[in-house]
Amino acid sequence: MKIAVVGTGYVGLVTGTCFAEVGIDVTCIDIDQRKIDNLHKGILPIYEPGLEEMVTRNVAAGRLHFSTKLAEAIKGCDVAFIAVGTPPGEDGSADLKYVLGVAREIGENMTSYGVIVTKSTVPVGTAAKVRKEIADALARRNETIEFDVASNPEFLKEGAAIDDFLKPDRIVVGVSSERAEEVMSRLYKPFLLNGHPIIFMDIPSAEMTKYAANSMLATKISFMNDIANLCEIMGADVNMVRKGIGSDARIGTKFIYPGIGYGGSCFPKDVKALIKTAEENGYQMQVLQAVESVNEAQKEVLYNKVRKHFGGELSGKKIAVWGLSFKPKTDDMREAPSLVIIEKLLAEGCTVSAYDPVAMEEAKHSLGDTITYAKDQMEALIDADALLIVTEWPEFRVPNFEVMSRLLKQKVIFDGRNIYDAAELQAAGYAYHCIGVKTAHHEPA
Ligand SMILES: NC(=O)C1=CN([C@@H]2O[C@H](COP(=O)(O)OP(=O)(O)OC[C@H]3O[C@@H](n4cnc5c(N)ncnc54)[C@H](O)[C@@H]3O)[C@@H](O)[C@H]2O)C=CC1
Ligand SMILES: O=C(O)[C@H]1O[C@H](OP(=O)(O)OP(=O)(O)OC[C@H]2O[C@@H](n3ccc(=O)[nH]c3=O)[C@H](O)[C@@H]2O)[C@H](O)[C@@H](O)[C@@H]1O
Repeated sequence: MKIAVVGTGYVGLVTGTCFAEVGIDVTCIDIDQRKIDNLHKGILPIYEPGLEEMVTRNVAAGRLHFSTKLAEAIKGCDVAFIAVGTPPGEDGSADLKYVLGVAREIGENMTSYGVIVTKSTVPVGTAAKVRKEIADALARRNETIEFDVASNPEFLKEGAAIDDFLKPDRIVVGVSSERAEEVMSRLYKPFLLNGHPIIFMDIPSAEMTKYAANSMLATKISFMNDIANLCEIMGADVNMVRKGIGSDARIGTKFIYPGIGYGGSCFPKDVKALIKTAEENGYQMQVLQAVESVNEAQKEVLYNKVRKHFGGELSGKKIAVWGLSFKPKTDDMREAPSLVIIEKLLAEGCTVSAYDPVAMEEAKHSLGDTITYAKDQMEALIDADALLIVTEWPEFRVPNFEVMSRLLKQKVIFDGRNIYDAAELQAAGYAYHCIGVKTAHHEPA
């Protein structure tokens, strides 16, 4: 089989590389010439554990190609994935201009039957718009080439993208013809052989499945943050409550970790987009509206703790920040809670010294020279009045608190991801604050 993947970002590059890994001939296409030039030099546009080796291996095997020329690459393809961005528009709805632009370009250049698949997260009804773009382009060419469209939403998580793609809980494929189902079954056969189920359904249901999945996950997070905030008021320990409810198989242990709110390029945009889709069709997604407002407020919880601890007077304080990316094992800074927290600290006259194992360069696009970028996590602590844990990178989990106490000006830690043991830190003489556990706020000396 020969496929094209249009859009070489987190999803497109992982999708193309993983299909090449299972023996498919893949061309990944992007309009960003710099990205493609770098890929030809083995330089990846994103950080994703294990991806660089997999790209190198499959380019060397002659199965994985990169190009900016969609017109050429699409010729003779059995399947073309559209994996370009669907950023939120002004009103929160998904902006489909990139998706529909690619559909049009495919229609203008395809030469034989193929299945055009939306891999991007798109609102219900988008495949019909893709179909129209292609049909109109073929009509303009006076061509009668047959084609099908399909919806194959992606569920990979950044930082675990390869594993999630190659060992999915399920593969969801929306089709509207047996021919398309046959092609997609053939494409995903290697995954089926490894016992990963494909669920075929109608196209609108596949499009909706993606939004419902992300919205359910975001709901779990905001619910747990709501519970954490109440635990703090009531003197309960949310870390114990998490274990207490997660042990119920109906709830499960995943995605019920309280923190400083969810970020990333998708939960925020997809929750907004689903709310908007509903509104446009006369329905109010009341639960999701609450999920969104809880999440916005949660990004201020850690900052409020810092402010309270220092008696409302932050001007001149030096704050160390460990973690900038929106989650560990990625360099992605899109909607990272660190950006909200740092902005508020700077506005109060603090100075910030930050360290992130991977996202420092990416963070500079948003933060510029407004903060100091430490060369390692310990350097960030020098003379700091407090340390904030914002992203729970593995490197931060078992530091040497003794060494840290000699670098910090004050032994104060605000743990935004509840990765430390309160008793251990308090025994070591630290003022320790985390999410969802009532802690004493020392009156400032
Ligand atoms: N990032 C993630 O973890 C996941 C993202 N998704 C969805 O996948 C889609 C893509 O997301 P990302 O990969 O994160 O986006 P991205 O922004 O990382 O990559 C999009 C790529 O498409 C390219 N592009 C834009 N217009 C193009 C065109 N006309 N022709 C060729 N290339 C073009 C851009 O240059 C960019 O490299 C979105 O709809 C997103 O919601 C779905 C699951 C996971
Ligand atoms: O559509 C997408 O882009 C993807 O969005 C998420 O994946 P991702 O955003 O990469 O990362 P997650 O691991 O889901 O974390 C999202 C946010 O939730 C936060 N989170 C996660 C889990 C948790 O228990 N608590 C919590 O606050 C993380 O810190 C992060 O800010 C989904 O998990 C993927 O299934 C989906 O494909």
